[in-house]
Amino acid sequence: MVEFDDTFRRQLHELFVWRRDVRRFRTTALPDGAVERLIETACLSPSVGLSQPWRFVIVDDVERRRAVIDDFKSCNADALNCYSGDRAARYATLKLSGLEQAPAHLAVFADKASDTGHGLGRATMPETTEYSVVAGITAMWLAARAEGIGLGWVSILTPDRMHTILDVPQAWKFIAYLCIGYPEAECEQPELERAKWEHRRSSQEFTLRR
Ligand SMILES: Cc1cc2c(cc1C)N(C[C@H](O)[C@H](O)[C@H](O)COP(=O)(O)O)c1[nH]c(=O)[nH]c(=O)c1N2
Repeated sequence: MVEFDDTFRRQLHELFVWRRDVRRFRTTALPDGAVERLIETACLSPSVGLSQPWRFVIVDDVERRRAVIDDFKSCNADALNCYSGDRAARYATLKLSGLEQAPAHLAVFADKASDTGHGLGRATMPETTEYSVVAGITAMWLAARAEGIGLGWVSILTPDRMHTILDVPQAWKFIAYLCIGYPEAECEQPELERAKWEHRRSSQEFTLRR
């Protein structure tokens, strides 16, 4: 039986506080096996019915990376067009991906066709497959930060394009495209807060009692 002491709990809290969505990466390569180790950690996460629906694609190929970057640029331009006035001007200044600099790219999918777990917990809520994959990504996000590695989630992408670019089965639902590498800087505040796009609110604002 493993026990965790107060020092560990304090450090774990610091890990939560200092985990960031990273868009500004150093181009320094990660050590061999670093991404595979993060994937191993993700695979320790809870999943509905122990279905382990996460599917990972390490994207090394330069042409495929370029195609992802092109899709991001196109989606980001479309997103900008959805805003007007000051909000549009502010959106235009945001850096919303580290795709060009990050030394590692990892796409994450949920396998909707897998029978692993025998459907337990999914009959009334099939979306728990996707929730399980997100649980894995969160674990990976924290594990990366504990090693001084930054992770940035890019969702300004077209899911169908990701299927085509990465040539994966249609039953895999696109969940996330992750940029992974050493961050340019560590920060206690979310980048979107520093850019005055949005601010972190107190947990009481999200909590009801019934
Ligand atoms: C599902 C999902 C999807 C995205 C994100 C997150 C999540 C959970 N985030 C990161 C997001 O902006 C960030 O988590 C918040 O701004 C809070 O900042 P910290 O993660 O605390 O640094 C994100 N960031 C970004 O720059 N481009 C993106 O496309 C996305 N997409």
